[in-house]
Amino acid sequence: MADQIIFTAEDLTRMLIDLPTCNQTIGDQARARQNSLTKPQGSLGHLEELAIWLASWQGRDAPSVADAYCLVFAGNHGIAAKGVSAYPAEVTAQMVMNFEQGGAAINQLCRVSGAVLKVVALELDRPTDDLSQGPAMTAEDCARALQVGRDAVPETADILLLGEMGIGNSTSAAALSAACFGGAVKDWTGPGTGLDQSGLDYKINLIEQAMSCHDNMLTSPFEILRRLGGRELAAIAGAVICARERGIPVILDGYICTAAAAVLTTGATAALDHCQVAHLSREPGHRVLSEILGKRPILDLDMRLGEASGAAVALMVLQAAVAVHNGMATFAEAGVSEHD
Ligand SMILES: O=C(O)c1ccc[n+]([C@@H]2O[C@H](COP(=O)([O-])O)[C@@H](O)[C@H]2O)c1
Ligand SMILES: Cc1cc2nc[nH]c2cc1C
Repeated sequence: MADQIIFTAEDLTRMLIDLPTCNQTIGDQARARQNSLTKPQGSLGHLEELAIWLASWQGRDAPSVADAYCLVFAGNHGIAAKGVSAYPAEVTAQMVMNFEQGGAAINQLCRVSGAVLKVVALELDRPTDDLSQGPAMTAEDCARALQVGRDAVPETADILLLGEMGIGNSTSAAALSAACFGGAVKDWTGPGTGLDQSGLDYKINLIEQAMSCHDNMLTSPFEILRRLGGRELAAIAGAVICARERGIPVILDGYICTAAAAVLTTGATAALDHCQVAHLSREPGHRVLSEILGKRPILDLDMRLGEASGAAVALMVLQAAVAVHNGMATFAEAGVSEHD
């Protein structure tokens, strides 16, 4: 039922300790197949790991990414009114229109990678509250956004690409990362869409205010998302969990998308095992975040756009990984001698 709120803080915590795991037997078989293909062992590097990861999470000997679904969640942030972004808040809704009209980078990248694009705007005319002064969302708002994220996940897909659009949300991403993993706010904060040094100093100061304001109250994944996140970020978290339940592997886009998903690891360390990080964003906090999560980003292209753009480019690398895994001949089939 669409209007039934199923996410209390306790529900989310419980859901996270009950997540399905991958099929280890199929993973082992996929690794054995990689070692039997006509190439020096390990010579396809990270492509081999990606194919094995896909096989084990899809539970299929021959993994596929043919049915790729891309979800971009959009939300507006009260703190944007304080000037934490190089762009005005109205750009969020304007870019959603641009997505709908086919004029954005993600439209071209989904077209070329073959992913189906779905854009979900979450109450853009009702920005969240300013997280430096109090909780960004009420419990009901946060629960509804998590549910929107869950509802947006297709029943079936080979792979789910996740991304976001929200002016000011690199501020939330820094706050979420600091809340989850500690460390200095300045190490999690970057220029986002293009702040200069004084803008960056101001943004750091506001996030430090937020951390003092919410100190001692960031007691669960739900509370972290509710106090410091935003609707599109909670929706990403909801979609990540739903994809896990449906056996759909996930590609997380850049810093903001990874930070939203990372909140789930505070409830269960293995919560993102079915996810890959698409690319290493230029936003400086993303390197540390990826390292903490034990994720090797698929690409490193100095991108910092968001809107799932890196995820769509990474999908093309997964297509390459799948093609070699499924299509190559083994040493035995091709009559090629193995190493002594
Ligand atoms: O994905 C990233 O790593 C990334 C890094 C910097 C900026 N962005 C995008 O830019 C917006 C957030 O930046 P800002 O400066 O408005 O906080 C939001 O719409 C994101 O999609 C995205
Ligand atoms: C123009 C623009 C496009 C974006 N796409 C994702 N985040 C964005 C931020 C801006 C400012």
